[in-house]
Amino acid sequence: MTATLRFLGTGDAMGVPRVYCDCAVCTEARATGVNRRFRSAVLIDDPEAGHIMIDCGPDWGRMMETAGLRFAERMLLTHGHYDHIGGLPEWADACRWQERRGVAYAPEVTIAEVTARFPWLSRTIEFRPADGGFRLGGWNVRAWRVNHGHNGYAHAYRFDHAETGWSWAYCPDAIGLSEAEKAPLAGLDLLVLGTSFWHETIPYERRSVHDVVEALELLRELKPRAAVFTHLSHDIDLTRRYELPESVRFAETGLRIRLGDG
Ligand SMILES: O=c1ccn([C@@H]2O[C@H](COP(=O)(O)O)[C@@H](O)[C@H]2O)c(=O)[nH]1
Repeated sequence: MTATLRFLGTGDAMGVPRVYCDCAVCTEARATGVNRRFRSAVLIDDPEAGHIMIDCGPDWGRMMETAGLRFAERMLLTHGHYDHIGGLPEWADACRWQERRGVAYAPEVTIAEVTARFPWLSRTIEFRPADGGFRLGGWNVRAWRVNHGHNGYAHAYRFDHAETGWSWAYCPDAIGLSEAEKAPLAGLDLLVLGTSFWHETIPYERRSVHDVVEALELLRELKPRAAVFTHLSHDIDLTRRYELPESVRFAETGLRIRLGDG
């Protein structure tokens, strides 16, 4: 059986709709919901490793309800920013009420940030350093630091299947990657990349995530076999048809991708 990647949340740091905003995308998100987006998170459903979520933003509870999920045993964290970890206390409470222990993998620096911010989490969640790489079922997993522009740094994860050789990566929050940061993104079957806006016009020094224009340029360089753009702001309107290469698409809530096809 093949593992599946499910997009539980596909939004940027504010989600869609933005609470203060009456633009057409936010209005559509409120009315019909094509553009309604929780903060970005994915679920790996692997025949050997079980359910593993990547990132745990403040929409965690509603995301789980929407997806019809009752529990997540394991979590991978990309960085310690609110939109990626704000749901950890709720997950920890769910662990506590069920008398189960959650396991969260993260780079040591992220573990330190998270446990400083939420010191009680270690009672119910076991934090495991991801720095040296680790194994999840058949996947060899590595994490590395990526530039996050104005907001410092984040991490990306690469997964290589030991038997099939199939490889994919999750890099939701990055911009202006250096050559060394790009290197682990080479030769992928699938790249999931954060792109908040189509073309973000605020000064570069204030930006923290690739826009679609930059991401398409990066794809021309990295040449993954397929790519999915996530971490989408209210600038992206999924009721529209965008001109994207055939192998590239925007993520939508509930999208499932088989990790091993093709
Ligand atoms: O030190 C920080 C800086 C920012 N945050 C939160 O992270 C996101 C930033 O959004 P991006 O657009 O993905 O860069 C936002 O929710 C900030 O509140 C943080 O937690 N810590």
